[in-house]
Amino acid sequence: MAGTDAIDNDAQRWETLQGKLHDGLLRGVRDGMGYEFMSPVQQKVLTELPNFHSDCLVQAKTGTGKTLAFLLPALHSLLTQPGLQKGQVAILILSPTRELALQIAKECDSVTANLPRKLECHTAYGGTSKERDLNKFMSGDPKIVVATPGRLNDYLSDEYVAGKFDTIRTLILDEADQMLEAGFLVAINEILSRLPSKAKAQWQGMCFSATMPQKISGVLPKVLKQGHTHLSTVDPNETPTIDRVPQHSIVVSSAAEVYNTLWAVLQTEYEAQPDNFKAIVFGTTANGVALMHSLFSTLLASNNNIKVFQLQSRLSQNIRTRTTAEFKAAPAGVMFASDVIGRGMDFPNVSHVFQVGLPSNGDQYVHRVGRTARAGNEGRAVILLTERESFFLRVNKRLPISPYPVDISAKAAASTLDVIPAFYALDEATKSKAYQAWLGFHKMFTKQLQLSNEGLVQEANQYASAIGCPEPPLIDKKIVGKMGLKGVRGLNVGHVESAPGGGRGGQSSRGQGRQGRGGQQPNGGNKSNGGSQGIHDGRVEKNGTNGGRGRGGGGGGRGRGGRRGRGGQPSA
Ligand SMILES: Nc1ncnc2c1ncn2[C@@H]1O[C@H](COP(=O)(O)OP(=O)(O)OP(=O)(O)O)[C@@H](O)[C@H]1O
Repeated sequence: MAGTDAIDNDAQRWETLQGKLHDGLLRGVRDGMGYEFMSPVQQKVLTELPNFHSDCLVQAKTGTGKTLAFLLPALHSLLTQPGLQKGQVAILILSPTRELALQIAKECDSVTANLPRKLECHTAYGGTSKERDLNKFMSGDPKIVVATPGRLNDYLSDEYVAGKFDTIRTLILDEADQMLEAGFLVAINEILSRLPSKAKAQWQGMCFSATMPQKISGVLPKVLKQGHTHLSTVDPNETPTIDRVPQHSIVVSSAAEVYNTLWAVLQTEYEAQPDNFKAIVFGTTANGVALMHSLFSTLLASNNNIKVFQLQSRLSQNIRTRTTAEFKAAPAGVMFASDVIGRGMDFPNVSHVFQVGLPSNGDQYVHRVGRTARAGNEGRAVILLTERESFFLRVNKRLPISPYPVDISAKAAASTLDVIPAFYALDEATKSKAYQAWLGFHKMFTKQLQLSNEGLVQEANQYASAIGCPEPPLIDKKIVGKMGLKGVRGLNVGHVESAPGGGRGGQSSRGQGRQGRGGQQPNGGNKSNGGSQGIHDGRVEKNGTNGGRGRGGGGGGRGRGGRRGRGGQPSA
């Protein structure tokens, strides 16, 4: 790490742990991974933890090496206290997303690569064949399991499989604050009830995150024993964003101004740093991300230097995994993404993070910004909000966000000349799903946005018009009901059927007219199970083998895995 945040003047070399940390692991870090110094969080954990088997709650900024900080003590204990039977798991690591689970497992494989005997690390997450994964798990000898909660519960629901966790020694919650929040709580409680109890089995509990609310869920005592060690490299009075990331906001008058302004700011930032421009643009819903991806694939098509990517939960797991690997390796490019990569993901050399629309809360904002300026690198961040959404900035005054330093309004106005025709060229299905997702998502924030249901629909219809829909797209009346928008004027309500065979694509667009206006539904291609994908996309990786679809219902409710901001308030 080159930067100051990760390595400071007091940084210790890994050699100083000789005799304390298992030799094979030290070789793995130094020779295998090529790291010279410990990062502050690694140093703190490895030198201040009473012993490597102690329970701990650890907070450190994003991108400062927490993964190794939890892997090393747990692996050290495993290697120095042998005696586990074949097939028995020693270390269980829980991660909120599939991509992060895979990344942690890779880091584990790297650090154990220099050991004389291979340590098997198994990943268990949804979206892949459960049968194949279970066969692999049962026939191998995985000592480490990295899992998302839903798939792990699938495993543990079989008593025979659960028996493999009988002598577990360490349980790690990465992104612990999120794992102990409402969206994951049921799954985590279920897991804890299926593992040997902490009191009896005395396994070690470790909780890591960049953000830690004052009060974490009551489940914590089931994971960490009383008197556990609390380590932090974050000053309690500062925000846990990386200091060297300039963070700016742009507030536009309405949803109609968002995409042309985004295009203007992307160009502005690219022009300022055309070499190795590697950006992530976060959107609020999976379908909204798909729309941005389609739009900017067109707009950026003429620029061969900029490859365009997308990651969101409606893509198949194969595509998600492949895209993750490609974007990790890419020297430059623009990734449109939902919160499936909002936390923990380490894409090397991301130069910019853009956030379009509301993050679920201030902490999620921090984690998203943390995708840049990792491992000591530089980075920039911009959040783009509408006037109504700008309450986020007022509510989260502690965040070091200042207005964008350049007036880009003229450039944004000029950008409409590119954006409008590009939207007209996009297929109706993509726009229609994005519209529905927009509506479902913003419905959850009507109070903060100071909108009545009528006002919300009016804004949504302006959005539809801005993305090139000649009329508001048709929405299935069941979804309208789930969103709590039954009878609201201005919606184009109809009956949308699934394709034969249960697919999502086909539908019989028998529009039943605009609510209160009696207009005809204009376009085909709506999908039946739309909705807003829960609240934000990708927060909870339930067990699904379905790539995470359909969690949010119509978007009017909270979705099984979704959450509002803490205490039921978004972004508060
Ligand atoms: N001691 C080290 N020296 C150099 N690079 C390191 C060191 N430790 C970790 N790294 C690298 O720093 C990057 C960030 O590490 P990691 O992903 O563990 O961060 P994190 O703190 O878990 O981030 P987040 O809060 O986003 O989850 C990775 O690319 C990792 O390989």
